[in-house]
Amino acid sequence: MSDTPEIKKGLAGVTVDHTAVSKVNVDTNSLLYRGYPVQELAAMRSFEEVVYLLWYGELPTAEQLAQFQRIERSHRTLDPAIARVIDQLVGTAHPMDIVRTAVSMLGASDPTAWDSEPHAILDKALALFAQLPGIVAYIQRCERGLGAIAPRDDLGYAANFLWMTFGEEPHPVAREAFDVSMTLYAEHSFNASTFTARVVTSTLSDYYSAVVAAIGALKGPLHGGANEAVMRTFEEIGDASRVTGWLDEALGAKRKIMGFGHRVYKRGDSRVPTMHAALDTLIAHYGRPDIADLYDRLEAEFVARKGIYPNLDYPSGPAYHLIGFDTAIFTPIFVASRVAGWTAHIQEQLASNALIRPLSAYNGPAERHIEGYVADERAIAAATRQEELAG
Ligand SMILES: CC(=O)SCCNC(=O)CCNC(=O)[C@H](O)C(C)(C)COP(=O)(O)OP(=O)(O)OC[C@H]1O[C@@H](n2cnc3c(N)ncnc32)[C@H](O)[C@@H]1OP(=O)(O)O
Ligand SMILES: O=C([O-])CC(=O)C(=O)O
Repeated sequence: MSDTPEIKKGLAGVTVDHTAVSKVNVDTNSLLYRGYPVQELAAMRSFEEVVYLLWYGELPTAEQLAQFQRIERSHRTLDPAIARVIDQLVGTAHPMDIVRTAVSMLGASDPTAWDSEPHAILDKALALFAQLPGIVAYIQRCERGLGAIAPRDDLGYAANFLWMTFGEEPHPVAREAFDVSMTLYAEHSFNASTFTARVVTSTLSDYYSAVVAAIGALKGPLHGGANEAVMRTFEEIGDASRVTGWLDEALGAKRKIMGFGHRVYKRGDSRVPTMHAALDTLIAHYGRPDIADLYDRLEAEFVARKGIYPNLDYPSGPAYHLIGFDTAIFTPIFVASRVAGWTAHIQEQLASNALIRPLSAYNGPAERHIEGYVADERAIAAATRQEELAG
């Protein structure tokens, strides 16, 4: 029998801890946030209420929500120092790198960044949550050569996000679809970016460092970066009539088709029907049946060929496109939502911390030595002392 430990590549199938934040149930194809089905939350509650639920464990009362919104709205204004950094980076850096830098800068300029008391984490999280729409909106506006738009404290989170981006009050169809997408993106158990945030937190590093690291993990096209990649695929294909030829070529070249597949769900992502319905309202509103045709054709052909189903990024990409965002802004929008889940997991990790440090099985060269090396007496004595201490 081999004494090599069993390797679980990519930690696939490994359960590393408990969580009370959300439950991904593959058998019933459901997703619960603190016990509530995400579809019900998307239909019945605003994104702010969902964030409150994730952070405090219960949906807010009217009074608690009013207080939460009051604080959120008081933090919405874009910090001029952050605006200057964005000005410098737009045009050369990807928007995800700019958001990551902005969050890092917020952390570096918070004199209490190290405070990890539960109330301090929540204060920082609420301020960051409130500032991210202004950061993302300003990046989008700079990309188009436009100036910043001041936030409106008479608008809810989703409406204000769109207001700061486009400078006009959103149509209810756009606002609703956007709000639903933010709820669906908010949390998904131990996905790669959330796990990254938990790893950083487990070292007792600070809140911002955990979020910055999580942004780095989210950026990759196998994770959050897929919503941008989906739109690039749609642009590349161009028209539903070209799907078959495009797929022949892409699969022939062993390319991954972005927006399809999932580490956990193997028979479809629990969030896709809700986001697909939201996309349909946008398609009807903006009169873009061509997008519906392309969406349906690519999905049908890819599922028929590979038996791999769409994930949440598949409907979200074209939805953000229809709302009017540039493709490179899609993953920063995901950041603005997922900061909710990251924060809940950072809190949970801190409340019951254990340093996250798995093992590896070495498969490099056997032990070898540098010619001429002679251990000095102090090193030998120190090694002997250590052995004695270890018994
Ligand atoms: C919000 C989110 O983060 S959702 C995920 C977003 N990511 C994407 O949409 C990127 C595209 N999808 C993928 O790359 C994968 O499905 C992942 C990374 C999401 C999950 O992958 P894993 O569980 O690790 O499965 P893995 O990548 O090993 O795929 C298993 C098999 O299915 C194939 N496969 C999986 N997804 C795809 C895809 N989208 N296109 C083509 N083939 C795929 C793989 O090539 C592999 O085939 P093989 O066994 O012949 O080598
Ligand atoms: O759970 C995952 O691995 C990826 C995902 O869908 C998410 O983070 O929303």
